[in-house]
Amino acid sequence: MTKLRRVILASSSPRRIELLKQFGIEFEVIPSNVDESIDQSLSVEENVMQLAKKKAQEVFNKLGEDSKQSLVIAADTVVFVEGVILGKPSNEDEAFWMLRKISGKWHTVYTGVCIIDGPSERILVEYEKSNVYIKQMSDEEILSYISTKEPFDKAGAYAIQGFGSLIVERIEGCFYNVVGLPLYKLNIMLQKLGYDLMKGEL
Ligand SMILES: Cc1cn([C@H]2C[C@H](O)[C@@H](COP(=O)(O)OP(=O)(O)OP(=O)(O)O)O2)c(=O)[nH]c1=O
Repeated sequence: MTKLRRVILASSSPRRIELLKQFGIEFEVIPSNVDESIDQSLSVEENVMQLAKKKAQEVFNKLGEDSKQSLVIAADTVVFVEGVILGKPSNEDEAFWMLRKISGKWHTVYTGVCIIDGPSERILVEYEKSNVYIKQMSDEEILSYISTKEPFDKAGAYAIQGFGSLIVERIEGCFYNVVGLPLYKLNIMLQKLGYDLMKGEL
């Protein structure tokens, strides 16, 4: 197999960076700059896969000659509840509305993952989904969660890994998918391309 010269995580998300760091591989972080607006006319799966692909492609295209020996990983996470796709809230009112919407029920978190492998010129795009049950919250509880400032850069206005752990009652499926990078699925995709995080092969 051609040795990769560069492994790139096309993400500005500190969570994704931390999750990938655990495996001791060397990688660079180059955030993409794509328009992340959600297309409510497409399915959730299509939305997250399309956005992950756009992010990966934008960064891959910037690599020039290096791209032939590089691998780019990108992801996009949204929350889906009662037929509505929730991205990141842009202000406090929106965060309040989103938290009220997900309070006292199950919702589904979708993450699209795209890997572009320069040596084989293959592009893999898949998604993972997990179900999360948020406790019934009073308006006062919602406001006190918003005052932690945690909701703002998170899809659905919460972070399962932070103060949000205090409002998540149950989860079904991959925890890391909810945080923003489904590690099990990511390695399955890498294995299809001949790599393996378990063996440090990347
Ligand atoms: C639901 C949930 C989301 N999130 C985060 C993961 C993502 O960073 C964010 C969803 O936004 P994304 O658009 O997927 O990612 P991003 O804009 O933060 O970073 P980039 O596009 O550069 O990769 O929400 C959590 O950290 N915890 C959670 O429990």
